[in-house]
Amino acid sequence: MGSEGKTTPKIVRGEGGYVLVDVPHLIDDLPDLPTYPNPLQDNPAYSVVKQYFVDVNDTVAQKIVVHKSSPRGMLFRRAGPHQRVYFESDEVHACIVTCGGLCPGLNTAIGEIVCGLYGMYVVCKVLGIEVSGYRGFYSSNTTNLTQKSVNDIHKRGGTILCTSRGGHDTLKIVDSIEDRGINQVYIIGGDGTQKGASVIFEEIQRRGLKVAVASIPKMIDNDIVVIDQSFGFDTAVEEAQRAISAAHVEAESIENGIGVVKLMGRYSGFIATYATLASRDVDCCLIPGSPFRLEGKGELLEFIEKRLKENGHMVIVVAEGAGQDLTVESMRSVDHQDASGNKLLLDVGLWLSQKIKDHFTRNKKMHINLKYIDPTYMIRAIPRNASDNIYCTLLAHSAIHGAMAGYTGFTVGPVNGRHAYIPFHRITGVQNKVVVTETDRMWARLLSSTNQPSFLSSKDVQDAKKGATDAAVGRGEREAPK
Ligand SMILES: Nc1ncnc2c1ncn2[C@@H]1O[C@H](COP(=O)(O)OP(=O)(O)OP(=O)(O)O)[C@@H](O)[C@H]1O
Ligand SMILES: O=P(O)(O)OC[C@H]1O[C@](O)(CO)[C@@H](O)[C@@H]1O
Ligand SMILES: [Mg+2]
Repeated sequence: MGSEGKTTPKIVRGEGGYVLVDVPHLIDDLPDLPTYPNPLQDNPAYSVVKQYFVDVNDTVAQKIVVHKSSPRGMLFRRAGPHQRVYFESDEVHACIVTCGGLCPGLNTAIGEIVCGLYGMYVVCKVLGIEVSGYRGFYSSNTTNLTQKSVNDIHKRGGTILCTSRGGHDTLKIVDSIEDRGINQVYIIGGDGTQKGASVIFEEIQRRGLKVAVASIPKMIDNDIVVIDQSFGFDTAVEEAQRAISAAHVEAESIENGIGVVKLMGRYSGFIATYATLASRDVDCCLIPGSPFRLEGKGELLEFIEKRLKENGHMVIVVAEGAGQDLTVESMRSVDHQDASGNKLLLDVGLWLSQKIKDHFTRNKKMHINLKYIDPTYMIRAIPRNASDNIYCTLLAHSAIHGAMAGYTGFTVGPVNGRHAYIPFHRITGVQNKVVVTETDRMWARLLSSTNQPSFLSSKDVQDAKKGATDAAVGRGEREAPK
């Protein structure tokens, strides 16, 4: 596995607090590259739009709520088609790779890169890196992707290219890119994948190759900073509703029924938070950013007892990364990792269910009926919903326009609703989390909707505030405290 990217940030400063966090361009290292008119100007669908091309100086603001005296925040380069492109259509040899865990919408993203390259830029060489993920670069399994071969893949879950963890060997990957004559690399994957993409880009830059590296961020947990939301998240929240509904039906159909649902979210609790808010059937939601304890006054077990007495049933949603401090304590786990070096978490849902059962068996006050539902893989293996389908199309198009315009070493995504190109260093190494204190009001809405206690001690509040500050600094919304 390579190390994280170390590219020097490309910051452009101007008047009135203008700070553009720009992305690299092929001409940074290859200044004499020729340009060509964008073929879209002759495309019957696009040429009718008066202002279809973005202006080279268009930027997107990361911060849209500003105070009189606060910094204006950072800007990112606006994504979209440019008047001039740095590749001739028949020169392009693109490849697509998918890495990390599954996520609804992967196949749409693949299909739309293929169709966008063929349809908008009249490209005819697109290679799929198969079997799988990064290690697929140095195996012989590749497939030619055509509009016909990706025709209806958007209706399927998973990824037609397969995916994997681990196996990132930067030099071997870039050798393979060079040997195959690939000059546009489209990488779809999560935080680990983005780090991998960053080091691939740096090696390509070091070798002085005319190869654009564009990535599409895929985080089902939505734990990516800067961009508004990651693809597949909407679908995941929708699917999570079905599990929550089932838990609710089971719980309310039996005396003192408890439904426990575990949802994905290693470091963040976005799926759990949004699914809870959307369903309105949940009595208690537990996420990584909001610590809780089982025993003691005002703690979880006491709350469960209280809610059962009031309502006769209850539903608990727990994000997979919640309460890991407690599970580790009681399960005396060893620190296991997956092939990519991600920490393997203990099953908090199973652990919590057992703890609740033990508690009620022990104190004999109440007989409970607990049903544990773990829909985690079902949620990420399904096909994307309608809005994620359109979203993936836009992401794919933004990536293609950027690569054709010569930008490289970037990821794409909406920032306050407008698609932007974001350099890898801005999104790797820092995670987006549900902020339980301070400015983000979503968690407060959740507490008010479920009417659950916050379970936070004053130390937890302090830690959460520090976490919120660190996250805001990471997102570039605030300066680091002195
Ligand atoms: N620091 C790194 N440098 C180079 N490659 C990396 C790095 N971290 C991870 N990778 C590679 O990126 C690929 C995907 O990483 P990982 O398995 O962590 O999934 P991910 O992209 O984070 O997706 P998700 O978290 O959504 O499952 C793997 O092939 C892994 O080897
Ligand atoms: O079992 P796998 O494929 O390693 O993936 C599990 C992990 O992938 C994710 O879905 C995405 O990071 C996590 O929520 C989960 O812990
Ligand atoms: Mg990851």
